Amino acid sequence: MYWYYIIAVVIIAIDQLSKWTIIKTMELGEQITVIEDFFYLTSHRNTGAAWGILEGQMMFFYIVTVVVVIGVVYYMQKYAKGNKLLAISLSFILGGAIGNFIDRLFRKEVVDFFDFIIINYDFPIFNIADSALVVGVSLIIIATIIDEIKTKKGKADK
Ligand SMILES: CCC[C@@H]1OC(=O)[C@@H](C)C[C@H](C)CCCCC(=O)CCC[C@@H](CC)/C=C/C=C(\COC)CC[C@@H](O)[C@@H](O)C[C@H](O)CNC1=O
Repeated sequence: MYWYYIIAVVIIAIDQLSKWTIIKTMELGEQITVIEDFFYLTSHRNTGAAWGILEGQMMFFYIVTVVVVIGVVYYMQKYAKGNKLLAISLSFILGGAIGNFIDRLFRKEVVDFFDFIIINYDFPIFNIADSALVVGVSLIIIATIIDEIKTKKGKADK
C-alpha cells in the first residue's frame, strides 16, 4: 500500500538529478535554446518562492514545507486508501515539496532551469519539483470536483 511514497521518491530523485546536471553542465545564467522564442533551459537560482516572493526567508520556507509534508502524509494515511487519484496527487506534492526543501537546506537557494516564454510573457523559471507541486495541486482540485459530483449524483439517485 505504500507505492505512492515510491512515486514521491522517484520525483525527488529525478528533480535532484536534473538540478545536479544543470549545476554541473551550465554556468549560472547560461541559456540553451530548446525551441526558439518559446522554451529555453536557463540556469537560474531563486532564494524565494514563486516569482521570487519572500526572497531569503529560509526559516519561513522550512516551516511551511514541514507543515505541507506533515499535512500530506496525514491525508495520505487517512484518506488516500480508497482514492487512487488523491494518493497520486498527494505523492506529487510530497515529492515536489521535499525536492525544493533539499535545495533550500543544502544550497540555501532553489535551482531552476525550465524557461518558457508564453505569448511574450517570460514565465518565471522553474524546475521539476515546482511542476510536480503544480500538477499535484491541480489533481487535488480535480479529485475534489469529481468527488463532489459523485456525492451529488449519489444523493440524486436515492
Ligand atoms: C510551485 C510552487 C512554488 C514552490 O513552492 C514550494 O516549494 C512549496 C513546497 C513551499 C513554498 C515555500 C510555499 C508555497 C508558496 C506558494 C506559491 O509560491 C504560489 C504558487 C502558485 C502557483 C500557481 C500555479 C504558481 C507557480 C509558479 C511557478 C511554478 O511553475 C511551475 C514559478 C516557480 C518559480 O518562481 C521558481 O523560481 C520557484 C522556485 O523553484 C521555488 N519553488 C517554490 O517555492
